[in-house]
Amino acid sequence: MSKLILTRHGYSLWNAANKFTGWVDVPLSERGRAEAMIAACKIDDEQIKVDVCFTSLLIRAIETAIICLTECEGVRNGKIPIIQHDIDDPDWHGWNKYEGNPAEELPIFPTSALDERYYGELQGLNKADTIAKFGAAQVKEWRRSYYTRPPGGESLEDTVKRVFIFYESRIFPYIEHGNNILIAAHGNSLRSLIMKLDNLTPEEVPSVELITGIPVVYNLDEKGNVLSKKILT
Ligand SMILES: O=C(O)[C@@H](CO)OP(=O)(O)O
Repeated sequence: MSKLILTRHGYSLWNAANKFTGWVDVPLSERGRAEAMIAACKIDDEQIKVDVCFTSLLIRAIETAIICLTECEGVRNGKIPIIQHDIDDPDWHGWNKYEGNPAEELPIFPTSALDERYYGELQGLNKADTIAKFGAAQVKEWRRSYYTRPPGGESLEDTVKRVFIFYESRIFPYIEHGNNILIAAHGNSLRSLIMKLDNLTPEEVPSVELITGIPVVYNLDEKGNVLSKKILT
């Protein structure tokens, strides 16, 4: 059995400013760092030992992963978290790649496949101002519909495609081997994964909302079937 922990990054500076963020590389706020520390304690309380971690390329997710894996020694099982930079580029033979002792290390794989949904022309706009300009129904459609793309951006359907491909090819092998996996990512890239794991339809997925810094733990069998799910509120 494998535990898959999905954690939306902690509260960012643009969550605080109520701005569409998408691919803008906004860091965590103080509150976000505190949320990530609390997430680490909650994972530790469940006595989960993480074997491998995946994050997006965006700093708010990477910060969250690092805090989760450094705050409590138990979560990282005494291992040293090490970022592996080459996951999106199999030809990358970095001279700066750290070569240590794999038995003592906990790999963290950052990948663009787990980045937030690209919000196109909405990125940087205040959400309340955007509702005032375009109306609540239009903005809800851009934010939560499965098929509709915000202007110049990705639909959730687009995000689901890249997330699923990555899940099948890079995450699933760890599930087959019974590893515990931490994924620190974003509201919409994680909604994509939850759609798959909870077997949700495009009509059901708009109601899924993830809270910053709250881990969702799935118990999976070696075929990836969901045995149980627990939200660590
Ligand atoms: O702005 C964003 O990138 C996302 C997540 O914060 O917003 P929304 O919840 O509207 O999809």
